[in-house]
Amino acid sequence: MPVLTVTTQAVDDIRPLIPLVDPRHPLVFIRRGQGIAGLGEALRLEFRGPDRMREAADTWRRVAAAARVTDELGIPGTGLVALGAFAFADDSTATSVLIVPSVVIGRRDGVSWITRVDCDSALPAATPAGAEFRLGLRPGSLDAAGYTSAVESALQHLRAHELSKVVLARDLVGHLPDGADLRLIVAELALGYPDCWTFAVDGLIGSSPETLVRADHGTVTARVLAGSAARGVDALSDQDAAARLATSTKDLDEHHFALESLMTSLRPHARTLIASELPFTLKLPNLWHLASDIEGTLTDGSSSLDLIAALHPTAAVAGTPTSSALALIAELEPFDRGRYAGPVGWVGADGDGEWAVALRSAQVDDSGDITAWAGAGIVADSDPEKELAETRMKFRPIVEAFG
Ligand SMILES: C=C(O[C@H]1C=CC=C(C(=O)O)[C@@H]1O)C(=O)O
Repeated sequence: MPVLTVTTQAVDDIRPLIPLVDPRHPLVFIRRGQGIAGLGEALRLEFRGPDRMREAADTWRRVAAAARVTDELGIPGTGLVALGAFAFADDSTATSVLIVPSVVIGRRDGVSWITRVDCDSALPAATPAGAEFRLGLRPGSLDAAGYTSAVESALQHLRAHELSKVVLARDLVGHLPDGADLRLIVAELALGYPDCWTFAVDGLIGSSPETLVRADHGTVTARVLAGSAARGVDALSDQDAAARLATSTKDLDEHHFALESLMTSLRPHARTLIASELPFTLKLPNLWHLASDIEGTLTDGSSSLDLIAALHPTAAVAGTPTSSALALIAELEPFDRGRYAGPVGWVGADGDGEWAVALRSAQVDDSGDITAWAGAGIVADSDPEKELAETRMKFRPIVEAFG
């Protein structure tokens, strides 16, 4: 086991964080200007297969126990941290990673800090942004017509009561120009979607509105999203869209499945789990969502990595029941989801951490190949054309950031 020497020190207010990171391999997890950004890799742990998250949880406990940490702040994100991204499927070819950056810079509640791991680097300086670039993303292995026909096939299974919900995604592809500065994409997402988690971990870049789980000193929280509607074109039609979403049986059903799956998986680890009685409408620049916030007290000392292992995949990204939904996804989606819809976030030495569901995201490979994904929850009374339109809205953050 490596013995990492980790030192956190407070520094003068640093903002923004994004210009400080590597242009081609940005490491970022931020929301509303707060969070962590990293440079370099002091340690990289890779995992694969059905036990990838449990193995990560066990390995991380050992890494953290061996580390020599000096942390004068002791707030979420200081001390030893790893940023991570996990594959969606057990049989994915995508590796799941935990990366301990050599240098972490962070900002939370007006406090800024630098953490150095096995090094004594100076505070990183902002480097000038690269040239603007624009690229179009085109259909990948499932185009619009393929998607609606996959939804039609799913409807046959749903109407035969083989399952209650399945989340089907489609893909877009493109190629990054040589020398492109990915911080431009990250900054655009962070500015456009300030209330979402903007992340960049090992080439997985996106802005997710969904908190899979957050563990902080014994308190566990989550935000479940499922059920979506287009924003209106003016104030009145926008309010109308939100009101229709909040009363749509189809969307409330879709949401109910997602909330229940999360509560059922969390119950063995927490007590006094509280969710609002009815979902609320969450306004994003590109759409409305039905959302529920959940809070409870951890009872079994689970780390945030143990919790993502217990919770993934929720019905917001797979369906209900989980095993039938995963089988149907494997049958109808002609691609590997990679890390799309998997957990992305960070974990600290004590196991606390914040993990989002990697939605509204794209994977940029070292070759420059880009794949983006977006999906929609399908229930028995879904309309294939409307689900296709929903995936278009969900692609908007990524398509507009690259385009
Ligand atoms: C699967 C996605 O969104 C999920 C999260 C929120 C709302 C959803 C929906 O209304 O279908 C999806 O369950 C995606 O963005 O690719």
